[in-house]
Amino acid sequence: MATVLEMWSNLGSAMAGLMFAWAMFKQYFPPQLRKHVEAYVHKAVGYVYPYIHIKFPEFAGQRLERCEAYATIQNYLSASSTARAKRLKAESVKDSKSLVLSMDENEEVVDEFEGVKLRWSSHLIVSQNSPFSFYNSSDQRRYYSLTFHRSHRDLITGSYIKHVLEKGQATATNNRQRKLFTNNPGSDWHYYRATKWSHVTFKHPSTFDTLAMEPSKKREIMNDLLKFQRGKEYYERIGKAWKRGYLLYGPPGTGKSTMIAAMANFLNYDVYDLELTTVKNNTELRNLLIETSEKAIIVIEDIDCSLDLTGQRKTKKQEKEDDEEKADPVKKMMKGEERSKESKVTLSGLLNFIDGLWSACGGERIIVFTTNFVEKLDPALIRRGRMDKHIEMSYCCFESFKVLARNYLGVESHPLFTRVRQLLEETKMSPADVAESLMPKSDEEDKEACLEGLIEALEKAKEDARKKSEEEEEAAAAAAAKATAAGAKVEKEGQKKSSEGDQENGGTGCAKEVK
Ligand SMILES: Nc1ncnc2c1ncn2[C@@H]1O[C@H](COP(=O)(O)OP(=O)(O)OP(=O)(O)O)[C@@H](O)[C@H]1O
Ligand SMILES: [Mg+2]
Repeated sequence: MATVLEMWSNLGSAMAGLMFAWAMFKQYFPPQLRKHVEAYVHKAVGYVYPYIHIKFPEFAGQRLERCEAYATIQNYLSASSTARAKRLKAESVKDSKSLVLSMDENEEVVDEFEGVKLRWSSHLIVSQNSPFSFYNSSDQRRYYSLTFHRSHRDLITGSYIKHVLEKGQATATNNRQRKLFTNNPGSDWHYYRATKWSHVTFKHPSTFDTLAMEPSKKREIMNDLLKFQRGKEYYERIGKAWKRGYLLYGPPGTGKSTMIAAMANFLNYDVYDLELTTVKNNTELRNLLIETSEKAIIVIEDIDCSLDLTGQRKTKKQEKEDDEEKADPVKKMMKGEERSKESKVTLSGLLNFIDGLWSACGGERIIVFTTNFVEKLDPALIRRGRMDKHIEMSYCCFESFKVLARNYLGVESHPLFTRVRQLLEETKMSPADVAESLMPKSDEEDKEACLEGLIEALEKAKEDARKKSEEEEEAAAAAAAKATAAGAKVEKEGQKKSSEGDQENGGTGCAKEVK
């Protein structure tokens, strides 16, 4: 015991001596000379000390932005730390459903790569803030340090670091809780800490498995998405920004929004739901784009309703309103205020958003437009290259029905399927309506009752469609008859007028002649 205490006290005095010598050196040596001495000391240590250290700080740059490498290394180390480090810290991920463990400050773990051993350690430096700081808090800086023998320099700085970053990114993707973002109105950005996007956790359960659609079409879309996701090198080689546009069009309730959720779940991407009507102008639109992350699906729903992208001409109503405003200054002021809130995003601004220079920053982005009226859209907006893939979401076919029956009733086949198939071929019903019929209305309602309910709904839809088309035919026939009658009347009046005119003209002619 006495010897241990003695050793401690000797070590303590040696440390104190060294610190004193260092303080003396700093105080009495002129800075120029000190620099030289320090450089020589480092060189001398380099000869006898064969290890190399690489530091990975948590924050760097003038604005102290969080370094991506630090977070990636943290993810990479979480696996080996869990097994080997003695002190760990836990962070919750995936909506608090699971925990990620990483090594605590001043801990160390040993890693091995191609037979080479290396050491990772985590550090924390705490420094007091400047006395002029508004907040009386201390400044904490974390960093990881990697230590290895200098004989492995090439292996570590080359393949090992690449391996760490790749593995770390893969772990991050798996642990990531995906988010659904929506844009805040431009005026809110001025508030303290206001951001352009606000988000909630993305939890939509839709997958390609539960999406009712023709299987071949579904497979084609999935393959297209996979090709895009794995296409980093391909896009680089052909010199194209790593992004892809999808246009989903079709009647209401055919699964356009459901498809977007399935895409996000399939690719593990965040979703940015862009409300174009609250974007003030093209600059704001570009700023929103810059703030989106990689691995994102940017969605503009009902693009035909979002903006007047078809042209700038005024309607008769607008012209009348303009005249009224000119006459009434109060009305003019109120209208002016209203208009200042309206979006001034133009078609060219939107085109720039999709494939201008700024759209290439980030990469790995999918842009999706949805519409019920594809024919209303400006062709420039949806040409291939901008909207690379056009997907029509159509009324429920038998294949789609089978998916819905499996989802909602857990039924793969049933004798009533034959009747459903026949009716689906004869009438149009959206998957949303089919799904609604397949949902049990009470606890007692069984699968058969649900299928019978669907058949009833399909028969009613067929009957309604037949009546509607009959009414339309009758209306068309009535309109045609009216038009014929009106034409005959006009012709008759025309003939009458021309005969009267002939008589009159004859008289005048005579009179002229008399003149
Ligand atoms: N193809 C589909 N597969 C599975 N469920 C679907 C499908 N289409 C519609 N549904 C069901 O109907 C509901 C409405 O569908 P969704 O919102 O995706 O339609 P939409 O095409 O986006 O309609 P809108 O044009 O009105 O926006 C969904 O919540 C989903 O339950
Ligand atoms: Mg929708």
